Amino acid sequence: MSLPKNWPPETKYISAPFLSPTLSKEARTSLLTRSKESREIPASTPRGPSHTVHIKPINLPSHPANGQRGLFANKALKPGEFIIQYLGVYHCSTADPSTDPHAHSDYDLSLDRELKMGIDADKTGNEARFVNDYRGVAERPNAEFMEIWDPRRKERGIGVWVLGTGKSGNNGFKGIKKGEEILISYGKGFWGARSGGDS
Ligand SMILES: C[S@@+](CC[C@H](N)C(=O)[O-])C[C@H]1O[C@@H](n2cnc3c(N)ncnc32)[C@H](O)[C@@H]1O
Repeated sequence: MSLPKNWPPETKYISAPFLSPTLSKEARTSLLTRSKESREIPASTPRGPSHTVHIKPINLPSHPANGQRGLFANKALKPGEFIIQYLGVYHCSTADPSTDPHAHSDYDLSLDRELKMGIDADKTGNEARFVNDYRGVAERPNAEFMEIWDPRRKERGIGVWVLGTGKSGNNGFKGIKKGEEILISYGKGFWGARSGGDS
């Protein structure tokens, strides 16, 4: 399969979720059951490298992720539009974090807290793993993670969506411009866990 431009050679690129043997029976069953809050992604969404976004190295000293990569829009994107599915290893966390390979990942998103099920794109994923947090880059995020329903696989997942109008003080938000960086809010929990505090 072809790889997206600027994809890091040490990371495995996938075009469909990878289901880990650590998924419990309950988690596997739950994956096949659409949740009420989910948004369905278009069945025509192409598999493989995205036409909507591209990965770009960040060479900007003022950017807090300078020297890393980020995700940028290939075209203007409307408020509420689907951008890309977040692919990675679908896994369940183990009770003991010292034996959990996903416990310290910076690319692990929670899919179901009750079932301790997450999607970790640390070593295996797609372009969505390069979405940076808005803090220190812009005044507010322009995108968000939302649960998705994939009608082709009949499976739950997480997608990156353009923020809707009027969300998070984004009144008058007109969407993401071509070339603009896709930025979400990782949440206070992400940064709190990394600073040793809770903010
Ligand atoms: C999911 S990755 C995002 C992609 C990452 N920039 C890369 O090239 O692999 C999360 C990591 O990106 C960096 N990062 C993202 N947004 C940031 C921000 N606003 N300020 C500082 N670091 C950020 C942090 O190192 C964080 O642990």
